[in-house]
Amino acid sequence: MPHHDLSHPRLEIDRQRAEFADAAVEDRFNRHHLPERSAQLKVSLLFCAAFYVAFGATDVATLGPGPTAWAMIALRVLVALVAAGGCVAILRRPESVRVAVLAASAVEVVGMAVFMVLCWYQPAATAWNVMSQALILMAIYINIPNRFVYAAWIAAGSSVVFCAMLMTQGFLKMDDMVALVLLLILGNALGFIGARRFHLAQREEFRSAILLQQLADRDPLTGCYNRRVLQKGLLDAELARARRYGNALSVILCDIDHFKQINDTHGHAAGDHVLHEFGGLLLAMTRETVDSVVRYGGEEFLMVLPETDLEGARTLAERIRHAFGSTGSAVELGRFVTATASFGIASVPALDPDAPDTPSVLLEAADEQLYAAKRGGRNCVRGVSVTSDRAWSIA
Ligand SMILES: Nc1nc2c(ncn2[C@@H]2O[C@H](COP(=O)(O)OP(=O)(O)OP(=O)(O)O)[C@@H](O)[C@H]2O)c(=O)[nH]1
Repeated sequence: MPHHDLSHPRLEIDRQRAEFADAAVEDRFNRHHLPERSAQLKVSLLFCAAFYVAFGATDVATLGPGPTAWAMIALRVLVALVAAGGCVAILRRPESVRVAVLAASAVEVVGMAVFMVLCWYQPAATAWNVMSQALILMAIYINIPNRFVYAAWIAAGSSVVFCAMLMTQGFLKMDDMVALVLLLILGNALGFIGARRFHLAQREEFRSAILLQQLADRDPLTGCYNRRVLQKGLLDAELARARRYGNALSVILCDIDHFKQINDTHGHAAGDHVLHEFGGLLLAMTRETVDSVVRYGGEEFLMVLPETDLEGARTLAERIRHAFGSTGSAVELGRFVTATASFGIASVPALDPDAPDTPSVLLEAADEQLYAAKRGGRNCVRGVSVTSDRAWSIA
């Protein structure tokens, strides 16, 4: 669980598109909802297929059995086939948001195109067809899960084509035409408002869940993760990943030196400020979306650095040590406190067949190194390479 992911400004919702403004967040939202959305989509597609074919009975009733009616039924079967094809595609690629969107859009576009042809050949049933169009509009906006913008374009676009077609046919009187246009505008407006409200509400709920999770996972003073994240298996997961792909993995335990003295000399608030600055420095100097920084204890922090060997971790620790020791923290106007920190590193080398399989081995080794750094005079870095049954210090 790398740090910085999904910080507040990225959770902005683009209210016009009814989607998250950040494509990565929208993608995460879609992936989260995909199983439920695909299940709903499959039911909607089968529902469309069944109703399109069932309404073939009206073609035969209106046109009488004959080649035109059979051609109409063939077109209805085409819609059913597109819907069934969509279901098969979703079953074969259940992890793909794109396939779900394509399946929904395809059945909406083909369904609407076929509906226009059916209406063109059955001018006598225009009143019924207008009612059907209004119901299909609702299905597009509300029942068939799709991107809101796509649904809106398909519904509004097909309504315009439908009106243009009826005007070209010229079977409707002016008063019926006005009623028809108003009915379709009403259908689109109701569908648009309802669908937009639903899409926005779903995203607001998702945003609240993420913000709540951030509150639960982060330490409010420093913005770093709290120990709950470790308990949830952060290090176990990174270690398993390193072992699976043969990658290096390092952890750095670091601790502010003589922190008690800072509290005692400058007060608890000044101590808090130094902690805040130190946590911010660790977050700023590690890789966004790759590394994780955890407040491990009072003034002790743990950095988890995937794909980083001992040398890389040592370079980073030295850089942080230097940056922290050379800049003071402004604890109040004009008053600076300078502090140093000590660092203990434990690393699993790349392609190590003896890599430990439990995080406790890494954490104990890093703790020993931190202790060695404190004993060695503080403001320094100590590190070790760790395998399952042995550890040797090289730094
Ligand atoms: N201001 C502040 N102090 C804290 C916080 N959490 C822990 N502390 C204090 O941090 C101090 C840690 O002191 P020690 O464990 O003795 O370590 P140290 O003084 O840093 O000495 P060395 O680690 O050996 O260099 C304690 O006095 C804690 O009360 C906090 O959130 N804010």
